[in-house]
Amino acid sequence: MKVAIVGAAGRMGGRLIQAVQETPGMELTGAVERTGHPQLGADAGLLAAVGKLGIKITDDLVATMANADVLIDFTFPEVTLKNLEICAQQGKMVVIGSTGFTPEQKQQAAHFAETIPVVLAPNMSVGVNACFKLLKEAANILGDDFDVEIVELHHNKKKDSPSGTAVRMGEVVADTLGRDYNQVANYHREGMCGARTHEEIGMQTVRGGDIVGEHTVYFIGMGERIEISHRAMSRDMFARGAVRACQWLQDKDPGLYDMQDVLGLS
Ligand SMILES: NC(=O)C1=CN([C@@H]2O[C@H](COP(=O)(O)OP(=O)(O)OC[C@H]3O[C@@H](n4cnc5c(N)ncnc54)[C@H](OP(=O)(O)O)[C@@H]3O)[C@@H](O)[C@H]2O)C=CC1
Ligand SMILES: O=C(O)C1=N[C@H](C(=O)O)C[C@H](O)C1
Repeated sequence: MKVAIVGAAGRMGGRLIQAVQETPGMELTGAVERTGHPQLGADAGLLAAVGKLGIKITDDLVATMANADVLIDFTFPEVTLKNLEICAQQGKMVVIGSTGFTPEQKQQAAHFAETIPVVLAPNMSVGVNACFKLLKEAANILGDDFDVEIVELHHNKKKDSPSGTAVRMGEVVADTLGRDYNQVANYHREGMCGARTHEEIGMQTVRGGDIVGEHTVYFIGMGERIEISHRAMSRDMFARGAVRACQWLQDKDPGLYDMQDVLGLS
């Protein structure tokens, strides 16, 4: 399977190049960055510290996809949507890790996925996807008697807040409890803002240093508290998850899929 990676010089880019190289049956055929990026022309393998691969970083996605079966995109929603359009025109599969999509942008992604198979997931790790299932179970058992608060921690370069994973965790709990996440999410408490409402789901964001990604959902009752936590210790399992999603997509019909589908958890 021929794989191209966009955002190749980014934090996830190097991990993705390595994961593709390590996977039997997968071949890196293209590595793309933005126009003007200082690493254009550099060898993708050297950039990812896996040894020279003879694949130069380019800003030409159209030409790159002519020699690829699937694109892995860990960039930003605006960039991803433009890339999706190119892949839809060429009939290529796409695995998207970018986060921070607005509801309108998600709709646009779904539109492009009408003609090509696409996996779009805020977190590609097996552990976080298992947490989504555990959260559903916990919310089902605990019902409305426990207050729900979510705290996420990430590195100081992360651009979107809260993380896509934290938002998905909030959506899973809200859906299970029959609430509308967009109505009950509370991102901000300051001053005399009053006591928390029973329905709200508090979302707190911490940014600093090199934290890869940590998420905790608190179910807080009277006299007891349950915490469901996930800590990422490296970015490698996100990359391995993305490669697994590429393999899974191979025989799929056009449509917008999630990592829960890839892992058989949906
Ligand atoms: N789903 C998952 O499992 C995970 C998702 N993520 C998400 O992936 C995304 C990327 O994260 P991360 O790797 O840390 O971010 P980085 O900023 O390190 O990487 C993004 C890369 O994309 C490049 N880029 C920007 N614009 C373009 C363009 N038009 N064409 C091609 N490349 C472009 C950036 O270049 P430049 O820096 O010069 O702008 C940068 O090299 C984020 O949305 C993050 O939340 C991250 C980890 C796991
Ligand atoms: O930007 C990151 O680094 C990460 N982003 C994803 C998110 O927003 O959920 C996943 C992971 O936590 C790392």
